[in-house]
Amino acid sequence: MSAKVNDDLLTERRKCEFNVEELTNYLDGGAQATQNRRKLEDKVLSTKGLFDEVPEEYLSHKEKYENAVRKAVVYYKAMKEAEDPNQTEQERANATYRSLLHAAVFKDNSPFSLHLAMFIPAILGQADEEQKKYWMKRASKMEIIGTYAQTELGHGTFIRGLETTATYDPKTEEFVLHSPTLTAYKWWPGSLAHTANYCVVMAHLYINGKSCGIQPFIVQFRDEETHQPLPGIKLGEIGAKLGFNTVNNGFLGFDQHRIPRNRMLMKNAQVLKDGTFKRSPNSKLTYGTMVYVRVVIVNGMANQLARAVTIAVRYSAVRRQSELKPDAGEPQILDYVTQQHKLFIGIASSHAFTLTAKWLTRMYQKVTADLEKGNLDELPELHAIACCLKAVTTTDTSVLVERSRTSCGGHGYMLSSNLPQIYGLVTAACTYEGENTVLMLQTARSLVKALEQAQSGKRLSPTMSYLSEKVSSRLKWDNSIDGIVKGFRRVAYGKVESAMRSMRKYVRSGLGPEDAWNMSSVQLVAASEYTSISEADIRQLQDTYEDLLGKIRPNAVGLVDAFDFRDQILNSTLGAYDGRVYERLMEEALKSPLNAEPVNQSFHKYLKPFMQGKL
Ligand SMILES: CCCCCCCCCCCCCCCCCCCCCCC/C=C/C(=O)SCCNC(=O)CCNC(=O)[C@H](O)C(C)(C)COP(=O)(O)OP(=O)(O)OC[C@H]1O[C@@H](n2cnc3c(N)ncnc32)[C@H](O)[C@@H]1OP(=O)(O)O
Ligand SMILES: Cc1cc2nc3c(=O)[nH]c(=O)nc-3n(C[C@H](O)[C@H](O)[C@H](O)COP(=O)(O)OP(=O)(O)OC[C@H]3O[C@@H](n4cnc5c(N)ncnc54)[C@H](O)[C@@H]3O)c2cc1C
Repeated sequence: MSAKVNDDLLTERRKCEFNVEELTNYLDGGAQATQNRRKLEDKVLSTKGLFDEVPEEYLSHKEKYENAVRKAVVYYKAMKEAEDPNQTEQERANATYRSLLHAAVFKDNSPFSLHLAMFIPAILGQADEEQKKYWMKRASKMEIIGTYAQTELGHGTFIRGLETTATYDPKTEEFVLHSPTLTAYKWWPGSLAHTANYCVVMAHLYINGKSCGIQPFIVQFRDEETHQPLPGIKLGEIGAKLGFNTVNNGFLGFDQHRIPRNRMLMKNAQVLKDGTFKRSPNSKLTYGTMVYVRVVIVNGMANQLARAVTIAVRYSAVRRQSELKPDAGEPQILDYVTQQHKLFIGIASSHAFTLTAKWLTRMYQKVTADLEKGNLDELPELHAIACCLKAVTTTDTSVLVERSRTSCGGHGYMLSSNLPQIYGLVTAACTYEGENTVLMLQTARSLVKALEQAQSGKRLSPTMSYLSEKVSSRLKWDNSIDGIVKGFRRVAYGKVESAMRSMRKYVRSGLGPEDAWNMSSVQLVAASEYTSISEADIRQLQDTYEDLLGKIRPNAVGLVDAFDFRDQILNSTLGAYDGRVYERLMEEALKSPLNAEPVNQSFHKYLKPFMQGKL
């Protein structure tokens, strides 16, 4: 018999003014997609061995990893078995697009995530047809487990500064991989420490002493039978982190490690047997895997933010605290307008990021198809947009997830709420796949070029076209959607123009272009990431905004219910559908090993002799 649902949540659900299932269907891409997703979740989550007997927060660092590998094997097999052979690839992608199934199993991400998120995409994007056929067969069947090894102890952002060398030896038709310094060690790649046995390594190619730039190589580093590191390979784990503690991030050093010529992934650039180097049509095609993951991250942020606001809104409907009016009893904290302000932006942002992710994914698919035909025209715009959206969505999601946590008081600080772990997952994305400031400056580089083109009368790409609109600076604001968008465009234009004016001022003062860029870089980041509106308009918009909060209030629980996350996926004492937060907090507390006995052994060993002055 299912547990009784909290009365306040029942009332909230009765108050809701719209059809929750309709919104769920819309988010999934239709009723059939919702059905497919639920069917997949039913199948996978009914698998034995997927869930922890003891909450993983009470395991040691080593036990957490070993337990995660155990679950990853069970989970991956369950996902494979759950695949419906009659479904099209697109239907399968839709079913998993919004599903956070892995979040039900891994609170701190999976030791297989790099295999799926980067190793396979790197093969698909960087291998030639023959290489793709061979390696995809092995990787898709999990006969091998891979990762993506680009970052080094000494370099993460500046790819052209990577120190790992790959020197071609025409006599043996091999590449010699070497880490010339400690800072050249690959450092950070997920699964690298003890899980994977292959990786795509980004290394500096040299032929006859000449630099041929950074190229991708597929490298085996552990024996497939014994899992022992191969000769010339130094391996290890980088240690405990804020999050991602079951991803097994590791380090790898090469000592004159030889690999056959056909292990350089040669879709874009090639090395012939005699050492002839055939250059890529665009050296940045080598960076393609990162562009792909930046696109995936935008959708990932939408899902993780939806999870956090679901937990916080449901808890805010159940939690009663303080006194809004004398003798009126303690109100639901969701009735405080400050609480609505903190949480409703998170609901809206999750929807905005979902729509943005769909748009960006379509752009990525179009540009990738064009690249296959040799048309590279829109690659720079895709790069600039992917940089901006990855940086903006990860920054905003980190802020909004942390705000969801602090909106839940002390119980939001409990690991059993799962809000700290969700924060650990999303805040990492501000750094990986390109640190956000660095990516915003990449976007700024494109914006400045576009404004210069606009000022010389050239046509701009659709996403940059606002830079050529001669919008009057005396634009009258109205708070219609169109008026607000026009206002944002006007201010965005002004930010880019101001940054450019600043750079020109520094150049006139005698600075070189690089120093002028650096001196203006705060403005350049601002031009890429946000726009602000002039004072007079804030008041008008503020009134509208507060009015809107009131309109959303009766639908808040319905809006988060529409995300349709199962309790296992929320994995939270505060966010369960039935709202039994206090019972769940106590149930989880009693699982602490410290509660196994009323007096802990430290009393007899330390406390008692200490308090009796004997220590
Ligand atoms: C998919 C299934 C997933 C299953 C697993 C589920 C996991 C659940 C976990 C939950 C987490 C939350 C949800 C997240 C969503 C899932 C994400 C998957 C999980 C991933 C785990 C983490 C893995 C992390 C991996 C890494 O971090 S890999 C390393 C990343 N490193 C970087 O990004 C380095 C950044 N630096 C750079 O890109 C470059 O150095 C630079 C661009 C900054 C500078 O490059 P460079 O110096 O060479 O170039 P210039 O600045 O001189 O510019 C020259 C011109 O080149 C153009 N350019 C630059 N880059 C590109 C490009 N990429 N494409 C095209 N053009 C490019 C510039 O624009 C310049 O052009 P111009 O001269 O015309 O101006
Ligand atoms: C959880 C996690 C998982 C990861 N997984 C992987 C993986 O699987 N594979 C992999 O290869 N890497 C991985 N990374 C590494 C990640 O890609 C790098 O950390 C990231 O690229 C930043 O590089 P860095 O850490 O060397 O910082 P640096 O490049 O040293 O940058 C440090 C700081 O310097 C400033 N800065 C640097 N350059 C500029 C600039 N041009 N302009 C302005 N400011 C600048 C920024 O403030 C930046 O934060 C992972 C990282 C994390 C946190």
